[in-house]
Amino acid sequence: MTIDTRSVPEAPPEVPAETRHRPQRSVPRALTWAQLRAALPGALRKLDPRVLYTSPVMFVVEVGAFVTTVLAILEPGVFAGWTAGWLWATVFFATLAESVAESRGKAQASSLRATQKQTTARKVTAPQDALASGSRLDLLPTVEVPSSALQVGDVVVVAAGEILPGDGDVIEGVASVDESAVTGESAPVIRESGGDRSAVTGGTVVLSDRIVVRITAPAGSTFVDRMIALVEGSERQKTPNEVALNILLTSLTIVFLLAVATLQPFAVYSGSRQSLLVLVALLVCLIPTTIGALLSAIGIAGMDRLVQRNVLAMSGRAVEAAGDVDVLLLDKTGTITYGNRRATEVLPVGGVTPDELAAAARLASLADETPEGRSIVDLVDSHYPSSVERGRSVGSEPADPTRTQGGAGLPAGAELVAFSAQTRMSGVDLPAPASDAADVSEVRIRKGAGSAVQLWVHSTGARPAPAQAEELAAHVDAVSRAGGTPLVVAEQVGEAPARVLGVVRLKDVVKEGMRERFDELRAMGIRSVMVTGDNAVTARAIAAEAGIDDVLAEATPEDKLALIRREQEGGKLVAMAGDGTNDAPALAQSDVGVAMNTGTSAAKEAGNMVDLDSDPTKLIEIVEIGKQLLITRGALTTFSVANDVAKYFAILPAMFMTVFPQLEVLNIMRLASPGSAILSAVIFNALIILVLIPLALRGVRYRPASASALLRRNLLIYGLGGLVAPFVGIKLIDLVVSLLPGL
Ligand SMILES: Nc1ncnc2c1ncn2[C@@H]1O[C@H](COP(=O)(O)OP(=O)(O)OP(=O)(O)O)[C@@H](O)[C@H]1O
Ligand SMILES: [K+]
Ligand SMILES: [Mg+2]
Repeated sequence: MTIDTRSVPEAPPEVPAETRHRPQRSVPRALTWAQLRAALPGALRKLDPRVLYTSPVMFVVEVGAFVTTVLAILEPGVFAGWTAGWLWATVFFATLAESVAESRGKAQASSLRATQKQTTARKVTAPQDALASGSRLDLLPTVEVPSSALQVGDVVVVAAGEILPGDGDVIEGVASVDESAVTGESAPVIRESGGDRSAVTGGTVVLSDRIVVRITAPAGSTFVDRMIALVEGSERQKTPNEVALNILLTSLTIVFLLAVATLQPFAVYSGSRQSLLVLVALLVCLIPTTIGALLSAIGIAGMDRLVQRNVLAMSGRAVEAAGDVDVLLLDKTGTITYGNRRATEVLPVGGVTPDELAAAARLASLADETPEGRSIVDLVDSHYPSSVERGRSVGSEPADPTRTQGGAGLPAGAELVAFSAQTRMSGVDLPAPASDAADVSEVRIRKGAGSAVQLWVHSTGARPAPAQAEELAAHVDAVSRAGGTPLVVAEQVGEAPARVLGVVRLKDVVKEGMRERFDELRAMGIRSVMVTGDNAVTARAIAAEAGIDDVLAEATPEDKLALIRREQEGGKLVAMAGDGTNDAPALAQSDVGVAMNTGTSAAKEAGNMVDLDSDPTKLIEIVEIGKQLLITRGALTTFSVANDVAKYFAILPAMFMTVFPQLEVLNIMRLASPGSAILSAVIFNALIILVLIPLALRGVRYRPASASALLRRNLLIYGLGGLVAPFVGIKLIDLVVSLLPGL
């Protein structure tokens, strides 16, 4: 049985899915009562000091709340009771913020868990020999095992209607797969061996055909497992910026702690000894509680916003780096184009007939498991049937039926020269047929990038006539100018110099809407560069069509890596979008490495983000979210510190008014009494956290603008706002609090 590649729906069925900016997953944006209620248990659990100590500012508040509670019990009173209560409220609002931020991911996690059903896998019992000899795997005996028992390296067969039992790479066959459980996108995608679309995800469903998959992730640490951990926030680690900010906040807390501690001797000396209760209240009002309470929620919400856009960020550091990206590198095939390059035409040179060229191209592709190779066989079989006969006559023995699917039709002893990104060439070495005739000898056929094949031809001693070289150049140029990939086909018989037979045109289509999106990136100050293994003319044609700034053509994986290192040494932050195994080193080296979900597992492992929509321009959203994260954190820090400064003026006059009546001039707010003033400041300090939770979750609005303009705007809003807000807020609260009997 052979796998009929043509039964797969004509490509590209996933076309619109990859660039369509579909409505985001339905999680309510505004804070609802239901969400608050759902977050309540988590918020209470987080009050545990063993959990809370990671946020030093809030830990100090909790200690303060505890101390004031003891004081209120020892010496009950309205002021003591209310202060203790509001200090607990301060801590609680902080844990609530974090819990609400986390609860948004929990809904997603539970829908993902639903895909993790225990399934039965059909495991190939002894794949080693078949793997070594390249023969068919799907004909080997299998045993049924539970999916949880699968190990890395196991080989399983999955047919239409079955659920993929784990993460892996397709090593044989091609199938359409429904990945909606993971990506939320209902259009099926093609998964096939050999190319850059070989990765499959456990829990997704095979819709047509039959594939053989090699398992790449142990049960329990699959892509979906990692996705769940990610959206739940359980794997979240503090990012470098967060750590730095936490150190700053901790230092400020220590400074204020010392300031409040040294206040008492002065107070005693001036005859106005302060109660411990008042000192604690003063301390809490002075330390940066607002940002301390919201810091973690801001980070979680940023990650969550990415998930809403179908991007999985494996590291928070990458999200922050995205906010400052200068250069975006993209590979061409599968990233800017749909990636199912199909052979559409053969263009012979030097008197070679189309049938001759087609036959050679077919022979060179029979064992080529890449999509390009398969598409050549398809083209020749359907459009040049007479050449297939000619191809057969080369061999003297019938083909070995157990050979790999593509290898059927090749004579015994034929040796495959597999495609690699380094050589940019593939082909076949055919043995001399067993015959007495003296003129039969072995035949070598090569196909690949023009420069690579021409080098090979040259190495056999061939010196093509200028007229023929020109004819070839004209074909290569014509295909390239149209944005196609020209594959040059050449043949060597015996030890004679090789000769070029012609060109096969591979066509690929640029994904929709690229141009507008790259324009947008430019407006954000990000330069886009296409790095491709394809020739310069094709690269430029595609770059022009997609609206990309720059190209690096004929690039090997090493060249891609070197380009990134060069940019980084120049102080640039580099983002890379790619899908292939040959992109993996570059994805790993870049500061932000976005792997297409359609790509290989190697690419997904190497990057620090995966875009489930396989849309390279998703970087626009990623950058916006990164910038928004940094801006939100900055804005709320500014607000928090400005706020605390303003509280001095509410509390200090109240503390010392009795001994220094001159301080009355500072009491510009005309607060009712010292007790009411201090309590109002404490209440304001707690309420402001609650008020700012929605902003922390939603993020400060980001519009493309220069960094200095953004800074000016934010200083004005959050700096000045932070100074003014306490005066208004504390005064209003004081009006209510002063009505309390017994204060
Ligand atoms: N199966 C194949 N046989 C022979 N040559 C191939 C085959 N596939 C691709 N090539 C040639 O090798 C070149 C490099 O292909 P490769 O897929 O490595 O490119 P790349 O670096 O991933 O860049 P991109 O994905 O942007 O095309 C192609 O441009 C093509 O000329
Ligand atoms: K404070
Ligand atoms: Mg590629």
